[in-house]
This record gives sequence, C-alpha cells and structure tokens, in this order.
Amino acid sequence: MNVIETEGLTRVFTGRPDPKNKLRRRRHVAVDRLDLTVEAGESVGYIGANGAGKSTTIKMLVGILVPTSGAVTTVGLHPLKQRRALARRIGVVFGQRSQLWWDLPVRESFSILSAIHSLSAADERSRTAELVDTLEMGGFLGTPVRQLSLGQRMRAEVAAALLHRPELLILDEPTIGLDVLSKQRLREFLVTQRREHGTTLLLTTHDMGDVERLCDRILVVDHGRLAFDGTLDGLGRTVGARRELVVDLATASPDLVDVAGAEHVRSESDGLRQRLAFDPQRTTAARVLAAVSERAEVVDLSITEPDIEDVVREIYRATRR
Ligand SMILES: Nc1ncnc2c1ncn2[C@@H]1O[C@H](COP(=O)(O)OP(=O)(O)OP(=O)(O)O)[C@@H](O)[C@H]1O
Repeated sequence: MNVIETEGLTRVFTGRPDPKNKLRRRRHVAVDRLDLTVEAGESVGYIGANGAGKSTTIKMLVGILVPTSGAVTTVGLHPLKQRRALARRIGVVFGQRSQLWWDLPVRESFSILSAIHSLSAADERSRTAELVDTLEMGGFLGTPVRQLSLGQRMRAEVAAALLHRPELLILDEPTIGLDVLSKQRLREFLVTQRREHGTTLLLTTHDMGDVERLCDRILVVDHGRLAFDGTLDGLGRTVGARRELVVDLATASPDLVDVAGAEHVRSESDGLRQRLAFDPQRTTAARVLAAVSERAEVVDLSITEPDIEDVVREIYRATRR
C-alpha cells in the first residue's frame, strides 16, 4: 500500500498587494504540482533549501493546510475530510512546536494523549513503559515540559507521537538544535522503531547526518518541485559524496597529493594542517588515515561531514543545467 500519495499537489499563497499594482496580489507557489508516492516501510528524507516547500507539503499531508489544487491521500485517507481517522494512524513531530502540555509533567501529557487515542489502561501502561525505557525518559517523567532541556523535550515529543503505534511518523526537523549525543540517541531510537515496528518515516531536515543514518530514500525539493528522488548512493553519484579528513601533522609537510582514494583539498599553516576529501562509498576514513600516516606523523584529526546546504545546492545546479 502507498502510505503517501500525491498527484499534482499544489499550494499557492496569496500575499500582500503588489506595490506597483494595488489590485493585484502577489502569488507564491510554495508547492508546485507535486507527484509523490511513499510505500509502507520506507524511510524518506525530504530536503531542500529554506523556503523550498517542505513544511507546506507536510502540512497538506496531515490536513493542517488546504491544497490549492491536486490530490493527496495519507495512509489511504483524505487528510481534510478524514482528519480524525488520520490522527489515529499517523504521528507528527514538528521540531519547532510542541504537542505536549507545557505546565504538566511529561507523564500526564502521555496520559491525556493515550485517552485521546482511546488506548486501554493496560496498553497505555505497556506502551508508555516501552517508550520510557527505550528513550531513557525515566529521569524526567515527573518534570513539567517547560523545564525540560531541548534533548529531553524532543524525546518526549517523539514518544508522544508514537504512543498509539502509528504506521506513519512524520518528523519536521527532529534534531534541530540538539547536541551530538542527543541527536545520536534519537537517531538510534528511530532506526530501532522502524526495524521493530515497520513504521514508515518521512522527515525534513537540514542535517546530513539524519539523512545518512535514517533515510533509504531522499527527495530534494526545489521551489515546490521535486529535483531529485533516489537513494543516498544516487545522491552521492549526482553531487559527488565527499567527506573531508582534516589532519594536523607533527611537522610542516609538502601537500599530500598522492594518497590513494583521497584528493588533496588544501594545506594550511605551511602544511601543518591538511585537508583531504574522500568518497565514503569507495574508501574509509581509516584507510585514508593509514595512507597519510605512512607519509607523515599525524598528531590530531577530524572528519567533516558534507553540509546539507552544499548537497542541495549541487542538486539544484545539476538539475537546472
Ligand atoms: N502562511 C503562509 N503565507 C504566505 N507564504 C507562506 C506561508 N507559509 C509558507 N509560505 C511561503 O511558502 C514557501 C515555502 O515555505 P515552507 O515553509 O514550506 O518552506 P520550507 O522548505 O519548509 O523551509 P524551511 O526549511 O525554512 O522550513 C516560502 O517562500 C514561504 O515564505
């Protein structure tokens, strides 16, 4: 079954009157004739530049926003006409907005949501216990939501969205503002959730780490239209997946231009720091490091991941050519 299906989905926003012609209002096409199919069990990253139309698409998928034209079904339902039925079958997390009760302890938000979803008392207990355990929330169940750290709150938000075991989980910027450890924890949880329950995931993100670790399909949206639909490998082939190994050497060294599987990007401080790019699909950081170590003594290193904005820019460039 297709969990998400859109055909010609379009949303036009009408803004303030055009200053040159007061009778005309500015029109902005945020989502433009989008044809999209997501099958059960897929994990899809929906990425694009700021203002590309990601949130607008999601709002139409969940029935918050009325499409200007086109068709959309989510888990086989019409998001506007069957909004209540839809709410029972999907979970949604907006990173910037909360679905929890600010002044209540986390545990009470879970109780209210369980009642909204008509979970039996036994089901509420077992599901809450499972989520509290896997998301390590035991330490703050009694804390009012407003006192939680961002990482704690996001874990509670994700748990709240999953209490009723939805078949589709939509996450809008789930890791925004989280520290490295919290991001890692949340990603691991989502991977497990998917593996154990077969939950379909759709997430928007500005973080390449989310895409790499969570998504087996990537959609890139540009001005409301799909610019890319494929795998991470495919994305890599289109834009040249690159990661940079930055090495600090014990002594100033000539440029490391002949390291197998890597390309010298630049040297700094007379060659004390050097940057080498490599394709993680073809080699590993460890192999590149081993090759560098044969030539010079490495005293420190870091690996930089590609910036999602660069990837998106490259896709836009490739598809507009
Ligand atoms: N309620 C609204 N009224 C007018 N224009 C809007 C409205 N909501 C969104 N837009 C415009 O539609 C376009 C798409 O916005 P949207 O929020 O979907 O982008 P996005 O891809 O989610 O961006 P971001 O990554 O910044 O969240 C933007 O140009 C935005 O300014």
